[in-house]
Amino acid sequence: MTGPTTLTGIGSTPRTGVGTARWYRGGADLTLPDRPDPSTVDPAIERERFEAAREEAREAIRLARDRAEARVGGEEAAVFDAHEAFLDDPGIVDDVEDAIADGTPAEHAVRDRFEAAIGQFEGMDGRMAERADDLRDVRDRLLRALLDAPTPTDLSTLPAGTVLLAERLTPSDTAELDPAAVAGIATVAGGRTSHAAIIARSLSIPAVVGVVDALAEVADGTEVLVDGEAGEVVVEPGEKRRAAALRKDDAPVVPEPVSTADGRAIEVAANVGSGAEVPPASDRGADGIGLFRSEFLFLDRESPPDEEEQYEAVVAALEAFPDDRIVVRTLDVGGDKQVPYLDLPEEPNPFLGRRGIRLSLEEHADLFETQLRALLRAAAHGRDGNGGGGSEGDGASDDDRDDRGGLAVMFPMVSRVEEVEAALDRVESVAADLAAEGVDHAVPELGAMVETPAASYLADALAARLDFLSVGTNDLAGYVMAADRESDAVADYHDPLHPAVLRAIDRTTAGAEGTDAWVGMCGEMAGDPELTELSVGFGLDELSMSAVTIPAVKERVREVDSAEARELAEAVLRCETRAEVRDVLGLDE
Ligand SMILES: C=C(OP(=O)(O)O)C(=O)O
Repeated sequence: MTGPTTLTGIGSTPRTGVGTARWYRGGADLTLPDRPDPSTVDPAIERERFEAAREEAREAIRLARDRAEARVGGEEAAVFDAHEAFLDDPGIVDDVEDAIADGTPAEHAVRDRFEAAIGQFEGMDGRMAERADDLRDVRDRLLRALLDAPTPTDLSTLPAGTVLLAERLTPSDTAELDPAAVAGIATVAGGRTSHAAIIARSLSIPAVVGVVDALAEVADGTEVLVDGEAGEVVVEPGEKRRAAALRKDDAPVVPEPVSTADGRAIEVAANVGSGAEVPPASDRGADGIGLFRSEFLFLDRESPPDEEEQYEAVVAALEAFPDDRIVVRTLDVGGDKQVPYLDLPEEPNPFLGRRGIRLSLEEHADLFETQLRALLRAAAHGRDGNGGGGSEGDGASDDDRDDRGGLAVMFPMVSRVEEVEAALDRVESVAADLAAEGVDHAVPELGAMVETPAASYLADALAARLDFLSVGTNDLAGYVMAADRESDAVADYHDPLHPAVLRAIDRTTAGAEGTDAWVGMCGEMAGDPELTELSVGFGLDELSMSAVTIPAVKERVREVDSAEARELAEAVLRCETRAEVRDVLGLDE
């Protein structure tokens, strides 16, 4: 195959790597000798051979477990406990021993029994089907011991810059890999939730699985790019694609929360626009979800989702981030987001019309109530069932890092204090209804998006009533600069680095100062590592962005000194033109 050629699969570890292809064919040949006549087989000897093979496999599994635990942690390494359990599973051991008693050599008895179990798992759906890989792994260990076959290629010593190609990888194979040497993995078989894929993610090795399309034709030695975000394998990618892919992916994933060099904690969270984006966000080291755009549940369908569907989607996100905060934005439609079945009013200028909280409080109060019921029920799943603070809607929040888990709910397009008060009343009345019905619920942290100049001017009043504010720079830049974010003709105006927008951001954090409310930013500006120091300088507590930029932003947060960051923010706030801002920040025009 000569490139560039793009093969598609399932993105598994959402990182990108480039290197030299090397096929892994699964190690030693495990072809069995022909099955002998049963009368020539001594069951006592075969039983002993089987026992010895089990012990050898057990030792190897424990070794693999220890190695995996040292590299990827106990949770992922626990798959090897399951492997060891297969060695003692009476449903397998008894059947193998019965076959041996009937004159079957140990290796044939093992293969037959495992093939049957693998076939059963393969016949199931999704994750259960992926457990077949675990059985293959254990089977191969037993067969290697019985056939005295050499251990497979030592995957722990692959040369740096290897892109490993394989029909499939077992969890044991994957746990061997050295993430410093392996630039990527692409397999023909496998799913995102197979244990091999989970271990690859824990090792942060870029990976694409399920590349059924022509991967076999990629020759050893070819340059290959693995884009685990897009789910693509690019053969001979060329300089341009390679440079672009690596630029967005040269920071290591930092799974734990980060602080500035002088110790100021900054949460780095993810923006998600669909349930499918939640697991990759966690893989990129997100400290929770800072913007869960709930409108995705309402788009591309003919009627709104019911309470149960919304509840389940939010609980799934909470479960993916058990220790972190999930900020769900209530329905933000209108403007550029049209939903045909809602019959939104026709307006000459929808961006300045009935949008976000305006619709929720009036035309679609029914939808708002259903959404709040789902959210308050889901909040009972947050840590201690109270969303980590503000359980009585009293505006109080505890920004102690150890207490930041649970659900938070924010209202979009706020421009008046009265809207916040009305929304808080609705929350209170939904909580009272749920209590009267005896339904388990809790009041989450409550906040507002700051995306209108009005909200920025009123930040002190909003912060006094709420647990948090989150600056939406995409809309804020549009409204401050009177420039449609969708229009190329005014793209130059729609710039978060315009001094007017920056002053609106600063006014927001300054307004919240002295209250208990924390302030985050969830517009695109938050995800630009070149602007991280400035964001810290504005006093933001949380930055939420597309998952792909989380590692780079976390890396940058750790380098920033907050006093210097404040000086930078002050210098920027003295600027009068966008060119001056760029100059102070050392950015090209
Ligand atoms: C994050 C924002 O919201 P949206 O979903 O409209 O981009 C924003 O406006 O900055």
